[in-house]
Amino acid sequence: MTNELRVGVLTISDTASLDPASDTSGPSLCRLVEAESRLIVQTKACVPDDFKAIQKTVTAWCDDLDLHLVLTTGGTGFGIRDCTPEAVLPLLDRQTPGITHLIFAKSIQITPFAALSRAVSGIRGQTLVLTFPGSPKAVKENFEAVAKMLPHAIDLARGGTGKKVHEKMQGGARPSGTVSNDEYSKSGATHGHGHGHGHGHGHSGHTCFHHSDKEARANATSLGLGTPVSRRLRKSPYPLIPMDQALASVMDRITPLPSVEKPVDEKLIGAILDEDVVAVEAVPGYRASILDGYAVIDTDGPGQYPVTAVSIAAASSDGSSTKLLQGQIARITTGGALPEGATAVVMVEDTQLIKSSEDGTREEIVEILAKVRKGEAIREIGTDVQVGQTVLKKGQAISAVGGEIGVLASIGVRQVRVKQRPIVGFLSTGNEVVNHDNGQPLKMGQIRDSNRPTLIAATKAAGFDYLDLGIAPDSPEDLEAAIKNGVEKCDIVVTTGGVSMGEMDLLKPILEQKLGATIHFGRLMMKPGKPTTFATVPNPKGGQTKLMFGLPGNPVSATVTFHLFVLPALRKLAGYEKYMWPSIQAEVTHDIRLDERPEYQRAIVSLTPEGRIQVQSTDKNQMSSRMVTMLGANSLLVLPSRTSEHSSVSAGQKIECLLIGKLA
Ligand SMILES: Nc1nc2c(c(=O)[nH]1)N[C@H]1C(S)=C(S)[C@@H](COP(=O)(O)OP(=O)(O)OC[C@H]3O[C@@H](n4cnc5c(N)ncnc54)[C@H](O)[C@@H]3O)O[C@H]1N2
Ligand code: MOO
Ligand SMILES: [Mg+2]
Repeated sequence: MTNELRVGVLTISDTASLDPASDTSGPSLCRLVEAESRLIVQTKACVPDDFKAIQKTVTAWCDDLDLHLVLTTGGTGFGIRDCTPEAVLPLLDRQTPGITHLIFAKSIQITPFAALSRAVSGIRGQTLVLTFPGSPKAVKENFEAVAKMLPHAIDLARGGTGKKVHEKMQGGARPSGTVSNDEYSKSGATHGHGHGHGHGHGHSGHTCFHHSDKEARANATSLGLGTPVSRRLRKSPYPLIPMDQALASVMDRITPLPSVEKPVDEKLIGAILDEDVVAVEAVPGYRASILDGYAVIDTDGPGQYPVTAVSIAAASSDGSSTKLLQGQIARITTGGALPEGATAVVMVEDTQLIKSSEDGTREEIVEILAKVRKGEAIREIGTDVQVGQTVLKKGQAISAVGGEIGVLASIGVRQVRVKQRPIVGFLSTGNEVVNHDNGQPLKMGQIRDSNRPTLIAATKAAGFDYLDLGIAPDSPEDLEAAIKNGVEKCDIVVTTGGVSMGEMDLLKPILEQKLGATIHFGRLMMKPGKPTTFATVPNPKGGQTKLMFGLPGNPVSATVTFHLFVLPALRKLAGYEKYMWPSIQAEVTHDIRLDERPEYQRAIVSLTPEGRIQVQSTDKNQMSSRMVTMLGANSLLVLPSRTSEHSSVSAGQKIECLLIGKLA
């Protein structure tokens, strides 16, 4: 456990869920939480007074995010829609009536109306869950009643002994059982300085913040904005979360976009059908010859026959076909409509000319040399596609190979209902970043923007639409405006840069403090891409909340995390059923030293002449700035983190690879 205690704040209100600006209790609870030294708001949300919506959020926060504390506000009263206690109670493994009573006891001293709250509290898994009433005043009183004991309660809920706090309580000046707020805060500070460790190296238990950290958090509530650099947080408040949790956090928040009617043309490539397509036309629509030769009546057999008709593949001028009688044959070309009565076609190679017209333009008598069976060389109506046949199924992708567009075209389908394609916007950030094609020599400290061209190219190749949002300098106003613009116009906004710990890394505080976004994760236990950030951002124009990925600035980190998160997210949004990369096991050709973080090395998967699948890293030096490590890569080699038992993988071992490109 790190020192931070991660809190989720859930506003439960029909009104606030329709108009987030009307929510005052949620933001005020967030401020109260952030003012406490160890508590940080990791996530916040607003749901209506809806039993299922409440349960879904609380369950996800406890089980998936493994938050230390979930605080809800609203829905605890006697109102007809109030159902917070009913929704939360069945989720709790154990109730904590002492906490509930303490809150009541304190509130009732302030107002007898506190008796009208039906609040509950308890523990689900290792998460403490408290439900508060909906008014900002009640929220403040309730929270303050328990604030100082929360770290201790959470520690106990997580299996800690709470020994130090108990010792303090017994040795302290106050009677046991009632510990004042300042007693608790003092005990926190004492423990912190009593430890020999530095900051934040994962030792569990009690507070070990220096005073300046506490002030900085209370002041800035996050990284960066408005905080003097000397008082910035020196540790990231975002927990390092594992990849599987991060991927689930992204994918669980994506539902495919609605469907639209689109014309059948090459712009459909990559689209996902949202309807079954049933043929209303047969292919072929008439009995057609599959050879150039003569239409015959098969029972006539070999012999000399007059050529009484000609059927060249073309529309018949009057819509009718000629008629063939016994003892007659008709000249026909491949695709020509069979004369009525014809039962087979003999290819021209199996015939010889007996007599032609004087000018040579007409064949009059031809000898049939071969015997043919009934139906030979004829495509009957509907041989390829029959009327009523389901040719394409809902959920099927329109491939770039061409088959789907070809089939649709062949049966005369002009419009199909497909899932709307998402649009992704790309914004590079950083004062040092200049357009790659800027003809000027670089000034000291400048760097060419390689991220936008790379990500745009990969997006285009994957068949998605994009918007180039340009480069934003590291100024809060520019970044806020550029992200707002992206959120208004795109389904997903991807930024690169500005997500780590530098004083110019402003993205996270802007998202949280200016754009009302919820950051679902801000750091990942992986390499390259540790500070990768994922948030949902309200659309300033209303409507659908948008997804936003704050990818790291380092070009390889940006590219790898784009492939790991953004392309699968785009595919899911576009309606693909299989949206994750295919994974295969391949033999590594060389020894690899493992990193302390799970690592995604850029690699080339190939087939040996004997048919074995092998993989080789593109380069030994896989630093996240070295774009050259992406050269020729068709896969990401998924390496586990180093352990005391396993510090390397050896040549010949089979390792998982994600196939992000074509096999070499
Ligand atoms: N104190 C810490 N510092 C850093 C940490 C950390 O945990 N603690 N994490 C490191 C890791 S890991 C990464 S990855 C980077 C991520 O940095 P940011 O996302 O904040 O990105 P910037 O600081 O803006 O830029 C990093 C690097 O990339 C270059 N860059 C930025 N944009 C582009 C672009 N469009 N094209 C080409 N190159 C770009 C930029 O000039 C920097 O060199 O943070 C570490 N720091
Ligand atoms: O995680 Mo960072 O991407 O290693 O350089
Ligand atoms: Mg940075």
